[in-house]
Amino acid sequence: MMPDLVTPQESGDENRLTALALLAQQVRDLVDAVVLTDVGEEELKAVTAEVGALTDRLLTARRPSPLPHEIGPDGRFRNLGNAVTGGCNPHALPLVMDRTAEEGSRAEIAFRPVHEGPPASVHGGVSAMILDHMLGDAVAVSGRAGVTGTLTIKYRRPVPYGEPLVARSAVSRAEGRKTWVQGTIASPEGTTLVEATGLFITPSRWLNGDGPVEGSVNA
Ligand SMILES: CCCCCCCC/C=C\CCCCCCCC(=O)SCCNC(=O)CCNC(=O)[C@H](O)C(C)(C)COP(=O)(O)OP(=O)(O)OC[C@H]1O[C@@H](n2cnc3c(N)ncnc32)[C@H](O)[C@@H]1OP(=O)(O)O
Repeated sequence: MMPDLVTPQESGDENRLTALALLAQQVRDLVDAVVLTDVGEEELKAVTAEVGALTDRLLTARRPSPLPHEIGPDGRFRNLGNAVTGGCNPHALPLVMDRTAEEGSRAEIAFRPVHEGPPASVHGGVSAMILDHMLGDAVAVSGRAGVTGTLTIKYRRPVPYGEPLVARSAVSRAEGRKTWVQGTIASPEGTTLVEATGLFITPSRWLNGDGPVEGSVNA
C-alpha cells in the first residue's frame, strides 16, 4: 500500500545540509529570543535591519519548494523540510521519531515559550499538529500510506513547555484505504495530557502512482 520511497529530487550536498541544519537551529534560537526579548525600541529597530539583510542574503539563491521526501545516505527516509520533523526547517521542533513495527511511533518532545497559547502552556493547535504528524507516522510505519481525513483531539490537562514530554502513536485498525490510529502526549511518568484519534485515508489519486510528490509516503 505504501508507495516506493524513491527520491524524486535530491536535497543535495550533505555538508551543505549540515550547515543548513545549523542555520535552522540558530534561527529557532533567534525566534525564541524574539519571543522573550525585552530590549528597547532602538535595539529592536537595529536588530530588525540586520535580520532583514540576512534574509536578503539567503534569498539570493532560492529553491522552488522545501527540501523533499527522500532516502538519505544512511538508507532511511527523511524529509528535512518538514514543518514538524525537518531538521532544516526552523518551524520544526524538530520532532525526532523512534519507530518500531510492533509499537508504532514514539518521540521525546520539549515545547518552548514560542509555542505558548494559554498562559504558561502550549497552544492547543500546536499539540494537534504534533499529534497529526505522530498519527501519520504510525500509519506509515505500519506499511500503509495516508493523509488525515479526521483528527479528534481530547485536551485532558494543560501541556507545559520547558519540560520533557513523550508522544506516542499506533494503528488501531485498518480496512481498505482507511487506517484508524491513536496517540497521546504524556508526561514521562505517564500522565496523559492530550489524546488523539484519527482516520487516515490513502488517496485514490495515489493508487495509480499519481501522488502529489512522486515516491513520497505522505502529502
Ligand atoms: C520501521 C519503518 C519505518 C517507516 C518509515 C516511516 C516514514 C514516515 C514518513 C512520513 C510520516 C508523515 C506523517 C505526516 C502526517 C501529516 C498528515 C497530514 O497533515 S495530511 C494533510 C491533511 N489532510 C489532507 O490534506 C487531506 C485532504 N483530503 C483529501 O486529499 C481527500 O479528501 C481524501 C484523500 C481524504 C479522500 O479523497 P479520495 O478521493 O481518495 O477518497 P474518497 O473516494 O472520497 O473516499 C474514500 C473513503 O473515505 C471516506 N472519506 C473521505 N474523506 C473523508 C474524511 N475527510 N473523513 C472521513 N472519511 C472520509 C469516504 O467516505 C469513503 O468512504 P467509503 O469507502 O465510502 O466507506
